[in-house]
Amino acid sequence: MNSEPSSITLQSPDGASATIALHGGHLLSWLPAGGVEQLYLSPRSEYTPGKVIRGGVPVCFPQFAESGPLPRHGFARKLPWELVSQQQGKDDALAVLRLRDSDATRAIWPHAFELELSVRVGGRSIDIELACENLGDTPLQFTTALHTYLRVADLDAVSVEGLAGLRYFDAVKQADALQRMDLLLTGEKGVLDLDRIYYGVKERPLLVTEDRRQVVVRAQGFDDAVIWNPGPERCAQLADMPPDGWSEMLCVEAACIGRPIELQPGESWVGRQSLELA
Ligand SMILES: O=P(O)(O)OC[C@H]1O[C@H](O)[C@H](O)[C@@H](O)[C@@H]1O
Repeated sequence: MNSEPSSITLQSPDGASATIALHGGHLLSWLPAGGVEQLYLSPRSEYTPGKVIRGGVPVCFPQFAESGPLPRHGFARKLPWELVSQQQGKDDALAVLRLRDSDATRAIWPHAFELELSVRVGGRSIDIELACENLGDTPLQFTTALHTYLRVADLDAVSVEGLAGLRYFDAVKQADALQRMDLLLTGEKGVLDLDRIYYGVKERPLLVTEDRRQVVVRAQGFDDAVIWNPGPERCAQLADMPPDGWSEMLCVEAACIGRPIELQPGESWVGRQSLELA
């Protein structure tokens, strides 16, 4: 099976729209009012239950990457979510999706929880909000990310401002480093392999610029940011990516990794990533 998953489309009166798959609570598409597609979605993506969609905005929960004993990036992106509500406002459209613990999640992560993903689209921006409530009677801990794949026309012309002065973990070199300047992807073509966790980004806006297009990425509630591009060699090993797919995307992820979130019984956490086409 490789068909489109069951999905909903949000349509704002001003023409902005977003599509969300119930499989994974996964944002697949974002079109700002009067603009073109801003998210990368691999044409070779699989939409099979239990598999992950390559592109859009995967929800990594309750574990980022391989930072713990759970499957890579946790389980939320592989499970069916439930649509709670969908409505159109005067100048936006909003949907809320929910994922609760089940026998399958409790088998590998023994916690009662409720995750809510709210997506609001309108004008030139989209807000993606993830909330987690601990419904159990013991504390729970998680790491998480909104793993946003931005679409770019040519990665070679892209820069990311806002990271200078921050410490990061370079997952390719397996070493800590300091980001001295803005991140320029120019000239990296052919040798690129970028996988970095920037700590303590918090609410600093990140400006992703490609020629005259600029996307401003803002986060609240997420301490860290991940910048990922597999580059040509790693991309060639990804069965769900075309060989040159890496040159059309850049992941700019809002994440909580360095300091896992701990929730006492009844407590909640909320994190938001907002994207705005400047
Ligand atoms: O292939 P996936 O499981 O979707 O992971 C894709 C990527 O996600 C994050 O950005 C990690 O930092 C990378 O190390 C990982 O390769």
